[in-house]
Amino acid sequence: MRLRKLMSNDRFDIKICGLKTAEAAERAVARGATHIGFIFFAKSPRHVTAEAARPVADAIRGRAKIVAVTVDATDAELDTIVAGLVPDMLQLHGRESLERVAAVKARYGLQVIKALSIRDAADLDTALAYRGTADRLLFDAKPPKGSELPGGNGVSFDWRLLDALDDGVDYMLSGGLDAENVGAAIRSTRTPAIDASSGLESAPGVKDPARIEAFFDAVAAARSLAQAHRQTANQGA
Ligand SMILES: O=C(O)c1ccccc1N[C@@H]1O[C@H](COP(=O)(O)O)[C@@H](O)[C@H]1O
Repeated sequence: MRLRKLMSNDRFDIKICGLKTAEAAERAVARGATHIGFIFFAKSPRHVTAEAARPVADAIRGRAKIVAVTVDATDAELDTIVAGLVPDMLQLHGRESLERVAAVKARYGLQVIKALSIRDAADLDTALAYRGTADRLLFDAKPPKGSELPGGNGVSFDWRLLDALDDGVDYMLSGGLDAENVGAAIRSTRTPAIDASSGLESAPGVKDPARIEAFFDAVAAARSLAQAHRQTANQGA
C-alpha cells in the first residue's frame, strides 16, 4: 500500500545541502538533485557567505532550485543573503514562528521551506501547524545534546512517526540520510522528497564525490524497486 502511494506521485525531490564548491554542486545536479542548499549559519562547518556561494549557485542555476538555509535570521541578514545569492527558496531552520514564516514569505516573495525538529508525535503536530503558511515542511531530527547546530547533525528520527501523516502532506525527509540508510527511508515512508547533507561528507563541511555517487545510486535502486512493486501490484489488480 505504501509503495503504491509513494510511486503514484511521479514527483520526487532530492535536496543536497551544505554545498561549497561548484564541483560538488555540479555532481549532485548531474545525478538528479532538484534542490541545492547553502548554509548561512556562522557556527556551521558548511557556512558560506552570499559572495562565496553565488558562483556555485550560478553554475547550477535553472537546473536545480537554489535554497538559502538560515537560522532565526533577521531581516537585515536575509536582505544580504537574498540580494547576494538570489535564491529560489528560503529554508528557515530555526525557531521561526508561524508569523515570522508568513512575514518572510511576504517580504521576499520567495517559497519558504520550514524545517521542524521531530522526536515524537507531539512534535509532528506542532510541525503540521505550519502547513498552509510554509510552502513545504522539512522534518529533521532534534539536535543531540550539546550540539551548536540546529541541523546538519547527521542524526535521524523515528520514521515510523510519519505513518500518521495524511497522504497529501508535502514534506521533505531529512536528518542523517546517507547511502546506507536512504533506501530504507524511501521504502519505509511515503516521503515525496529527501534531503541530505553531512552523510555525504568525508569530513565536516567537505562533500565527498564517492559518497554523493553512492547516495544517488541507493536512491535510484530504492525508487526502481518501488516502481517494480507498483507494476506488479497494478498487474494483479
Ligand atoms: O548543515 C548544517 O550545518 C546546518 C546548520 C544550520 C541549519 C541547518 C543545517 N543543516 C540542515 O540540516 C538538515 C539535516 O542535515 P544532515 O543530513 O543530518 O546532515 C539538512 O536540511 C541540512 O541542510
